[in-house]
Formats: sequence, structure tokens, C-alpha cells
Amino acid sequence: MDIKIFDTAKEASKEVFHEFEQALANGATTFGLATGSTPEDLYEYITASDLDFSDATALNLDEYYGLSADHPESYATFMNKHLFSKKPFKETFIPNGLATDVEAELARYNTLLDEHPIDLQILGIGQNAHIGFNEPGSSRETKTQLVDLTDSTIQANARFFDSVEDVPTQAFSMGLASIMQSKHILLLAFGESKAQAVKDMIEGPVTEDVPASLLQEHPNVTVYLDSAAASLLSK
Ligand SMILES: N[C@@H]1[C@@H](O)[C@H](O)[C@@H](COP(=O)(O)O)O[C@@H]1O
Repeated sequence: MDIKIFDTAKEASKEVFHEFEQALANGATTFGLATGSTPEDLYEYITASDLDFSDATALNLDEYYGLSADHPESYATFMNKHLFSKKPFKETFIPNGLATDVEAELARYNTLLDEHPIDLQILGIGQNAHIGFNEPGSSRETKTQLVDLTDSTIQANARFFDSVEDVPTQAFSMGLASIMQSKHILLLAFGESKAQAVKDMIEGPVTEDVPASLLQEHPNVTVYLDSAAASLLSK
């Protein structure tokens, strides 16, 4: 794991933007994308730039189960608002939150991931060290799955909804096995609320109780932190 620490989230996000610039220059065509507040500055840098993603493919990590793609709080809406409406990709894929046949949707997404190996994957991290929606206890063998969200995750994401009762309790997520197949992973974490998860990810044992700790076993992970998220690291 290569750890890069910056004074602010914006400075870190600007460096992540340069990673995208470099990846495109090196011929990357497939990008694994994340949602949540963490990547918002990155997407602003990308949409303000002249980078050309018109030949690129985007695959998103996760989507709430039970929300339509045009629901104001769906991850599909988030991605269109923050990125795809301003910076077109050749094709974009995200799980279908209204899929009636769950097994078929999991198989569809796994096939897409097999057909489009990810060159550069960005990740945020949950306060309980989940990545994507892979909650503590998720198996490292799992590919795309329908997951039950923990209370910690529901509470953390409730800020985007009118009330906590409106937050879906399940989600489709690329599994840990899917994520670990990406060629290069950039994990972004900003703010005090992520400091313990970051410490456990980097300095703790590799355990399924801390899903992000599995990244210690990936050969090409760069962690981008602001000083608050790095504040509990011992080194
Ligand atoms: N499924 C998303 C994750 O992909 C994201 O990393 C996490 C942190 O979100 P935020 O960046 O808003 O802290 O929230 C959700 O659980």
C-alpha cells in the first residue's frame, strides 16, 4: 500500500485527478467509480478538465436495492449529476436497483465485470471500514452480491435522505473478489470520521471484519488521505 497524505481533501483529490490523467495517457479504458461525498471534488476536477472519456467505460461499485435509477438519492442519479452529464463516457454500467430477478442481475453485473476488466478503481471507505457496500464479515470470495446494510451504514447515509426510514436496507455491491481484480486501486478517505477505519485498514490485521484491510493483499493500491483521516496512523 502506498500512502499519500495531504493537508486537505481538495489537494488529495487533485492528485487523484492526475492519476486519472496518467491512466488515460497510459491507455486505460475502464474505470471503476464510487459514490458518496468522498469523490465529489475528484469529479469536479474531472468535469472541469479537458480529459476525454468518450472511449472509456465506467462501472460503478454499488447501487441501493429498491431505488429506481431516476430516484433523487440513487447512485445512478448521483453519477449523472456529478459526472456523466458533464463528462460523457462511451458506456456506463451500474446495478439495476429495481431488478426483479436478483440472481439474474448479479450474473449480469459479474459478466460485465468479466468483459470489462477494471484498469483504475476508486474507492471510498465507510466508517466501519466497508468498501463498496461490503460490510464487516463479507467474504473475500464474493463477487457482485445483494447485501444487507448495517445500522452504521444506514445512519451514515441517512444524511442524503429525508429520514432514516427512507434509507434502503439492502444494496447491490461489487464483492471484495470483484474489487480485488482491479489493476490499480485508489482508496480515498477524508475527515476525522474515517480515521479509525483508515488505521484499521492500513495497520490492523487482514480480516473480513475490516473489509478494507483486504487491500493490504492487493499489489497496487494507493491510499489518498487528508490529515484528519490520517490522524490515528502511528507512522
Ligand atoms: N456505498 C458507499 C461507499 O462506496 C462509500 O465509500 C461510503 C462512504 O461514503 P462517504 O464518501 O459519503 O463518506 O458510503 C457508502 O456506503
